[in-house]
Amino acid sequence: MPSTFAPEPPYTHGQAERTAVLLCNLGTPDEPTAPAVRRYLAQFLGDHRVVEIPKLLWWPILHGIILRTRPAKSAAKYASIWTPEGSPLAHWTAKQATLLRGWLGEAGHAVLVRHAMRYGNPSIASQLDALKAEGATRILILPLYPQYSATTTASVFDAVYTWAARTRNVPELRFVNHYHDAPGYIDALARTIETHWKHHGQPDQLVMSFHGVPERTLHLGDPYHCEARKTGRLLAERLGLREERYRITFQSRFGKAKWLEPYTQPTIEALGKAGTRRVDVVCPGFTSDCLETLEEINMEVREAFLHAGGQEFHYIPCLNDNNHWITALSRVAQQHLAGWPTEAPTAAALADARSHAQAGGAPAGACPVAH
Ligand SMILES: C=CC1=C(C)c2cc3[nH]c(cc4nc(cc5[nH]c(cc1n2)c(C)c5CCC(=O)O)C(CCC(=O)O)=C4C)c(C)c3C=C
Ligand SMILES: [Fe+2]
Ligand SMILES: [Fe+2]
Repeated sequence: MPSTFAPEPPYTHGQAERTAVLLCNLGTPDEPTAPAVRRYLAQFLGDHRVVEIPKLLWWPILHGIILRTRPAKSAAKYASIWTPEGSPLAHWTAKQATLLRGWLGEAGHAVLVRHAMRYGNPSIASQLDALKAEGATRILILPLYPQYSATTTASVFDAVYTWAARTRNVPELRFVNHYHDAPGYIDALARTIETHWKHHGQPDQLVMSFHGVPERTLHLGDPYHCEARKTGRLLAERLGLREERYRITFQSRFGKAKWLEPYTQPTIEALGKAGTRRVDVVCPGFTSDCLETLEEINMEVREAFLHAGGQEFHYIPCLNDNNHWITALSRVAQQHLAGWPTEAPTAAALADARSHAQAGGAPAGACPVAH
């Protein structure tokens, strides 16, 4: 009878056990074209964590209307922010993994670090397969979402569980739910803003804009709203801003349902109409610049503010490859790695792992565990 599990390489043979971190982000289309955006949106909006409408009702809307109309419009927006390195989200996420690898590989430590995308490439399953092939027997799943939401964080976890369910020799797994109040993360955000203000002076209003989610998810127990507001409050406290100097808003509404309020664009338009001269916008929930920050905020919302009578609009970039942010991320990782060996394998461990493959009378290379 054929096995339901794919054959796995006897990956521990000739290798010592390794600890790994998998940074997970949302994902992005492979190209700024309608077919590539359609493939991406089909996977994204077909995820029941993202759109909680029963499949029987949602599928005809998604495949009959949304995936026929939205990809071309979204592709044009993606084209407006695309860089020679590709999608900004993909570029920054890959760079964060490279920089974190430097941090976690220092002083005799040898933690493997990779990145994966929940939708699109490189997929979570392909990166978990690759880590296993490199000898990872302990994997920390670290979503690049500081605030927990079932729509994002839990969906990453779903993809990991799905991979584990088809894997025979499952590594030890740990999951980071959130770090919305981690001092290093708040400090990195504050320093980015302070650096901007050092060069450009302070605004009349600082708007902290977070991605929205449907309001009903808050009533159903999703902590995202509270975590986003707490990040905002801690950031304001760290900056020494009094309440009248900042707002916490929610952007990127999708569909007709009520989402978390206040909405970013109407709030900023109202500020412009009320005579607010300068608004600065920062997006603390996005750890990488992406379509929602570079196009929606820095293009659409900027234009709406200036059109409403505002004079100056400053967009403050996301944490991206900021040194303080990578330090904060490494602290979050280290806290969750506690108790797991992270040292580089010793020569003795490597020799032991190599010799066991020939030992014990089993077919050469067949035994998965040193004995
Ligand atoms: C930061 C956290 C995010 C949450 C929470 C989130 C929820 C959420 N998003 C949609 C629908 C769309 N989001 C889109 C883009 C997008 N969303 C996030 C992050 C969160 N989304 C990011 C980082 C991005 C940008 C990706 C990039 O390639 O740069 C899009 C696609 C773009 C478009 O066609 O407009 C959609 C659609 C829902 C429905 C939702 C919660 C229910
Ligand atoms: Fe989104
Ligand atoms: Fe709340």
